[in-house]
Amino acid sequence: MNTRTTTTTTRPADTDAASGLRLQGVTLDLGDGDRTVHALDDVDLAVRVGELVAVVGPSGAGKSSLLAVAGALTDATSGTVRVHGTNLATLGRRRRARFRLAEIGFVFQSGNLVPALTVADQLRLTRRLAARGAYDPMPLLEAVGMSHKADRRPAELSGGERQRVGIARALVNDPSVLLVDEPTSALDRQRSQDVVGLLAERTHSFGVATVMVTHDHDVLGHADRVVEMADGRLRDL
Ligand SMILES: Nc1ncnc2c1ncn2[C@@H]1O[C@H](COP(=O)(O)OP(=O)(O)OP(=O)(O)O)[C@@H](O)[C@H]1O
Repeated sequence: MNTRTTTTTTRPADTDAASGLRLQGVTLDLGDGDRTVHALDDVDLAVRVGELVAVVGPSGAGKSSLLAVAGALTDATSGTVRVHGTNLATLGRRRRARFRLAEIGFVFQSGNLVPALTVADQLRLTRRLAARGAYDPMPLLEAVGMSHKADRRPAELSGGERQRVGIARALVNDPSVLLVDEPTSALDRQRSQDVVGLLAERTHSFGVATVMVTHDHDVLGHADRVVEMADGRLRDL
């Protein structure tokens, strides 16, 4: 389905080394002095356009740090992070904020919706904030099975429905990269499968490079690849 209202760039097909998300030799030190924590330790990760990579690992392993660095929320201490070929370290503060809005979609644990806004307005607001072409909210809501509740507010939705709206909202600006933090933490088993299945399907059909942090091993079958973080280091499973 093509729901775009304007054409911006054509996404390179799949294996182009410059497309998607690439972390090379990334370290992140947090705290200071004696209490410095190596939250990320020489992390390499390449996520292709149309690929869903799941990240598992124990509490404190560095999974949130990975999302923060990949999403241009936190500067890496060393190494490079490239989104669609752009080295995040070369962007100033304002350009970085614009870049984040245009190129990176975030999905948080509970959907993180604005309580006062209807479902459709959640998407419209995000779309309006980005100064570039984006998807129409209604076909996108249809794509996640939520168009029939477009005029509802978050309090009127189930946890799974909120997550589906959160996914649609994260996609509305046609991001290159989707960063997803524990999408199933508030969901039962069936809804978890539905939500992550949807995430995988949208990742493939919209050509997004998706990183999903999860503790939920039941949903790993939807991922194209699973990596594990331990003590700030990443390894393939
Ligand atoms: N602001 C901070 N200052 C110092 N250390 C921090 C800070 N934020 C996180 N850390 C530490 O960095 C390490 C990585 O934390 P991070 O939140 O990335 O782990 P996580 O794998 O996401 O954990 P969880 O699964 O519990 O959310 C941990 O040792 C944590 O205590």
